[in-house]
Amino acid sequence: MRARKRGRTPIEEAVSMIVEETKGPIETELRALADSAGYVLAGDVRAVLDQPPFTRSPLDGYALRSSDLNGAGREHPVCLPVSQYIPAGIISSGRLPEGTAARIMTGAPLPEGADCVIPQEDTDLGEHRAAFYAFIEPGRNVCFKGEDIKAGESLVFAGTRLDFTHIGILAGQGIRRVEVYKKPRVAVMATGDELLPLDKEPVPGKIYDSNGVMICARLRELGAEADLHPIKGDAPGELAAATERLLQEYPLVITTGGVSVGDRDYMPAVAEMVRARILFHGIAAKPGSPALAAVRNGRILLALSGNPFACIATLELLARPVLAKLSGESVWRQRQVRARLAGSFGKPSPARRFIRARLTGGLVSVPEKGHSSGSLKTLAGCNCLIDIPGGSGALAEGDEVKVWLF
Ligand SMILES: Nc1nc2c(c(=O)[nH]1)N[C@H]1C(S)=C(S)[C@@H](COP(=O)(O)OP(=O)(O)OC[C@H]3O[C@@H](n4cnc5c(N)ncnc54)[C@H](O)[C@@H]3O)O[C@H]1N2
Ligand code: MOO
Repeated sequence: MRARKRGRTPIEEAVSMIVEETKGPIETELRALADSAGYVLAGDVRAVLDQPPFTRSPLDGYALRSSDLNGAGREHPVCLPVSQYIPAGIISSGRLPEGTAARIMTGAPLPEGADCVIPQEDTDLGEHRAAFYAFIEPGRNVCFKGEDIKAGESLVFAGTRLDFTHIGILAGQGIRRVEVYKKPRVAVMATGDELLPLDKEPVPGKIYDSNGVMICARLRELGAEADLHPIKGDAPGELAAATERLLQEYPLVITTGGVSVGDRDYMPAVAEMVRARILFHGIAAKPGSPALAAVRNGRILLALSGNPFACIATLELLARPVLAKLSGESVWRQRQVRARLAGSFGKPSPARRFIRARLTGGLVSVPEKGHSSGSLKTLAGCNCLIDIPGGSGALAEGDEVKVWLF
């Protein structure tokens, strides 16, 4: 158990503090494979079948013995009787008689005795007797049983977040259901007297709660079951009661707003009122520097700053690793890459700073303006944050930067 960190905590340290306090998932469920994208596999899955399950033709053509094609060419075709017709889905009736060919379709099982397939383009397409205009070596144009997957081999490991690739592989095995971890439930609560829910008409001096809705959308994209709770005003008793309730029900509670130094920023006091142990209050980066994390009975309270860009940036930086652990993802690493700046960024960064950007083909471009942490418009189309080290001057076109992908 780590002691509360005083002062501003570097992001990496903050992340490892919260992740260390986060409990992995226990509850699993059996889900239909077709409906399991985005869930994390709870146990290793091994192949139950060879794939392909039989040796088959990858072409429409004729299956035969290569030795029967000796000397075949455009000028000297070899002619053979066609002894079988094998469409896809049908096992040939018997061994291919010596000196004959089987008409075969793509995906059909090779008849026993055949060792290659000649594409129909190199034949006269004869029905009872066919002429072959090329020589084909043994093994050519044959997909061998088990060449892709061998029964018994490990296919997908526990802790993998399933996507369409895994689902395709497992469907090829006839696996109908998979054991996955239940999605982690996350409570989201926006705080602030100025906030309006979307179902209210505009009111002078008030703004709509974009943070709550945006964070829930992102959490769902990241595989969580996110519940948006009613907005709470800046009243410590009410905030504490709501936070207390949420911490009883959810492994992760994310609030936005009221976490800085203002008279009415009550979240630090609320964390204490609900007897949560504060891990850190303040991160050594902008935006979102007032962020606070606390833990109570293994449940995490993450109080993010109210400025919309600050809250979404810190959700990526701080909450994503927590979510990965809650989900049971065994290998999770923030996807960080290096890239060259496509334009410039004029502001110096005395402290570490994260800015919105778009990475395409190794080049990362930054909106010309609209970087304030209260502004969201230019976030549209961005797919990453640029991580600018503290003490940096302005950035110039071509500079190499570190990028954290969304
Ligand atoms: N004297 C100082 N003032 C401030 C400091 C400081 O160090 N000294 N830090 C600034 C920084 S940095 C930030 S970030 C903000 C963060 O303050 P809070 O996290 O307490 O957030 P609020 O004050 O509640 O809100 C900030 C801003 O965002 C708007 N907001 C809040 N919630 C939402 C929402 N759900 N949807 C949309 N917009 C929201 C709110 O109206 C404010 O405009 O503090 C600085 N001040
Ligand atoms: O965290 Mo504030 O958004 O740094 O300006």
